[in-house]
Order: sequence, then C-alpha cells, then structure tokens
Amino acid sequence: MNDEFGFGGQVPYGQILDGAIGISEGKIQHIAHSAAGLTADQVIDANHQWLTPALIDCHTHLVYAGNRSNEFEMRLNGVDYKTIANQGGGIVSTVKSVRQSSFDELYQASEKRLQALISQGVSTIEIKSGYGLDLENERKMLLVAQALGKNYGITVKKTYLAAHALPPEYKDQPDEYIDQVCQWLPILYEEGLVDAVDAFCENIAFSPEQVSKVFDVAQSLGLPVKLHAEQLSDMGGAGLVAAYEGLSADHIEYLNDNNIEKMADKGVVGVLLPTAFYVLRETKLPPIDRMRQQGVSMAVSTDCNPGTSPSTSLLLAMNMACTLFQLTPEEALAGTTRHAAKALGLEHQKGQLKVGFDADIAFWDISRPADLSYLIGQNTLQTLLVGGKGYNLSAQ
Ligand SMILES: O=C(O)CC[C@@H]1NC(=O)NC1=O
Ligand SMILES: [Fe+3]
Repeated sequence: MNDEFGFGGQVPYGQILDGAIGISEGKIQHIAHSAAGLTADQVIDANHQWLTPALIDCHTHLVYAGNRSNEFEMRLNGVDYKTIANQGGGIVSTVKSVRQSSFDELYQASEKRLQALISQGVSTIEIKSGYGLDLENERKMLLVAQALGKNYGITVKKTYLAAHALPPEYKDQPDEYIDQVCQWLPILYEEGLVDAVDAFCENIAFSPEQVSKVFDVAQSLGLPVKLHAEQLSDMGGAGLVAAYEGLSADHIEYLNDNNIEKMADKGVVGVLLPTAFYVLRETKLPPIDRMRQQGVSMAVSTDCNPGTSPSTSLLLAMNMACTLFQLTPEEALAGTTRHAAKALGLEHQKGQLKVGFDADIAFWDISRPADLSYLIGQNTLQTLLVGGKGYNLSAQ
C-alpha cells in the first residue's frame, strides 16, 4: 500500500484498490481484490470510481409543510427568538402548516427533500414525526414517511417524536400532554407506523422525568429509543438513553464525561448534527475527542428540518462534521455509513461493503475517499445501487 493517503502504509477506510464485488439476490455475496473466478449475468465496470456503502441519513425531520425563511429573515433583521416564538413562530408554526396540509400536500412537499438526499447517494433514511402533536396528524406524518419509503424503494425507519414540543392546546400543561403522547404511542405502533421512539429533552422542551414516561411505554412495546439530548444544555438525556439501552443520543453538544462513559458502556451512538450547530451559530462543540477515547461510535446526519437545519445535503453535513467538529474524513464517512446504521439498529445489514450485507452501493467520481467530506456543493455520485439494482431517481 503506498503512502498516497499519508497513513504511513496503513489501509485507511478498509479500502480495496481495484477490487470486485459479487452481488446476488440483493446482497453482497463476494468482495475481493479481483473478479477472478466470478461469473455474472451482468457486469458493471466501475471505471476507476470509488465505491462505498450507500449513505444513511439517521436523523431527519424530512416530513413537514411550509417553510420558516420568514423567521430566518426576521432574526437577521434583529428580531429575537423569543419574540418570534411569541408571534407563533418556531416549531409551532410548522405544526400549524402540517395540521393544515392534506396527506397528498404533505407527501408532495416532503418527496422533493427525499429526492435531493437520494441524488447524493442516500438509500436509507430515518424520518421522525413531531410536527403533528395530536394523534391524527402524528399518524398522517408517519403514513407519509411510510409511503415515501414504499414508493421510492428505499429503507425508511419511522421514529415517533410526538414529544417534540408542546402544542398550543396544551400550553403550560406539559404533563397532561406527555400523558397523551404515551396513549397515542401503542395505537400508532399497532398500526405498524413506529420503529423507534425519540423526544426533545431540553429546558425549552421536556424534562428527563417526562421523557422517561414515554420511554417506559416504548420499552413495554419492545421499541428502541433515541433522544435529542444535550443540544442547548446538559439535562442528562444521554444518560437516560444509556439507562434504556437505547440506540442513540443526538446533538450532544453539552454531553458530559460521565454520560460518555455510560454511552460507551451500552453501545449508544453519538449522532452529530453539525448543520443545526452551524445554523444556530452554536459555540459549544460536542466532546469529540472524549467520545473517540471512550470508543463511542459517532454518526453524522443532516437533521433536515425547517427551523434549525433546512438542508438536504448529507455530503455538506460530512464536510461540516470535519470542518466544524474536527472529525477526520474517515470518521465522517463511517458516520454516514456503518455508525449511522448502528444508530438505526441496522448495523448487521447495512452500512458496510461486507458479505451478507444489503447491496446498497454508491459509486463516486472522486480521487480519494476524503473528497466526499472535502468537496463543498459538488455532488460526485455517479451510480447508486439499492439492493443490487441500479437506482433511477427519474423513474420513481
Ligand atoms: O425548529 C424546528 O422545527 C426543529 C428544531 C429541531 N428539533 C429539535 O428537537 N432540535 C432541533 O434543532
Ligand atoms: Fe432533530
């Protein structure tokens, strides 16, 4: 191995130069340094492109209606968050738009964002509810997410996030609202609409005690949990995820050392959301070095949402994870492949070019893997295989 990548001859990324991959029945059956001995009905010449696992966006609020560019403009004209919120802005304004939208309107508004992500090599995505905040509209959001996955032929993991914000009708009644959230969860689960449960644990949202009530119901249904944790303060949310042996703690700018150790101990993934950090002009960096030292798997995601991350670029999130959070390009790629898979409980079937794994493979016209995080605003995807089949976005 030459030292082209400056690794002193180690094999970065687990890469294989001039390798070959054999696929059948949607799975990787063979991966080696050459195609010798392989026979195939169809051969794809990768033409010196780099192949990676297709990307996984493990934290999105992709289903929503309306947009909040007005708030963006108000803020830049000196109006503060509190005033915007008091004028019905923020999450509540998106809740209003979602409640006013039909299923079709919500689907059409959301599919454009999904198309953008798929065009950058994403074939597995997590989509949260959380802008309905009542049973009918939480169901509508999750049905849209389900339909997007079915119609676009990609893997969608649906996360119940009714504990995202307090709806207007429960103003100053968080406990009563959390009781409703707990009542709706088994109903939506029985309808096949929930794969995991999330909540916003923050001083402007729900307390660890309120989140625990929702997590107890999730646990009783055998559902895994994840959490918007330590985004703006240290509420100890990551420790709660570890206590429930959950999938991930997300944002985690204010994550403390003690909870890093608990995450490492329970295999909880730390999901980094650098685009939200950038949009909010946050200053508190997540404890990347400490998570590295403790062996916490770090994932990277867009957090696609109308308020703090109106972005549909996972490649940009990778660049921001490196530039803002100082991840290495190899860590950023792991963060949108095998670690993102782990954040969704899919680490045994997706996120790696490995025999037995789904043949979800992205072909990139790049000089080296670091280009995926280095290049800004340049989509180098040439081919996307989903389940071993060429993905044609325009045919969806
Ligand atoms: O502003 C929005 O619409 C969502 C914000 C988003 N949700 C959350 O829990 N944290 C966030 O940054
Ligand atoms: Fe989020």
